[in-house]
Amino acid sequence: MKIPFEKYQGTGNDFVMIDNRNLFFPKETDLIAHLCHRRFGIGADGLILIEYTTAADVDFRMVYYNANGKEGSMCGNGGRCAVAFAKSLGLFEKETQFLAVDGLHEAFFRDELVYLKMKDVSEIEKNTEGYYFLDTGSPHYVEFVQGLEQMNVFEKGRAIRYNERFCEKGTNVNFVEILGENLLRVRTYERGVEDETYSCGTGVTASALVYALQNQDLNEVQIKTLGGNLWVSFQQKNGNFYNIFLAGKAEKVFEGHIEV
Ligand SMILES: N[C@H](CCC[C@H](N)C(=O)O)C(=O)O
Repeated sequence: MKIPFEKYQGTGNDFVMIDNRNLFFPKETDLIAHLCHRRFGIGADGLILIEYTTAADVDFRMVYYNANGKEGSMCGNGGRCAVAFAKSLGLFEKETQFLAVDGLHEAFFRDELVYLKMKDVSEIEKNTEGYYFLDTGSPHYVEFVQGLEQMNVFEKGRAIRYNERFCEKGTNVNFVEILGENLLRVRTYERGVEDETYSCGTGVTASALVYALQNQDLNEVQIKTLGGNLWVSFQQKNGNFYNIFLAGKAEKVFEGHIEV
């Protein structure tokens, strides 16, 4: 069969996007892993289906799979790309509300950036071993480090993802360096891709919130990733974070058909 697709990227986190409003796409793990494969397929960190939903006031539903072909938890960069793709399909004009695996999300465009509202966060575990663990739609380990540009994120991240605590369900692993006031560098090992990616939206969000625990007045953080800049804004009260927005570019790269 011939599958039409578009390829999108958000700060270098890249996705195969498929318009599945007519439900033609076979949701098979092997097929999805093949489409995401960088040698045998199109190549991507994940695959996203856009589908209709009957839920009230919702423009579309986003179904996200990791590059290993398995349905993933929420994807922040993928969500921003899904919003850009849905706009190109004419599903909304300026702002939208859509459904993802972790619930409803609002999103809008401003100055070429896609702003995506993330779920509220109230539980941040501060582990005695020197890391934080929280869920921003996906599970994230966050550790502050120095010399991040030289670090082997793949080796260190993989060791944590497969350690005794996390091996069963897995986790995404973020290493964070403070570059200046409200400016972070983040590099992420992603579960489901099982590699370092150029950027991880839910990981950058998790890193910004953990950083903000130190400063109750803080409400915006800029983050440098390997694939470019992201911004996380939020409101916080006693360690509870709400009105969390992830902002950054989301761009179409190419489109085509693949024979499978
Ligand atoms: N790249 C994604 C994270 C996907 C989460 C996925 N790796 C999982 O844990 O299922 C993002 O931008 O938020």
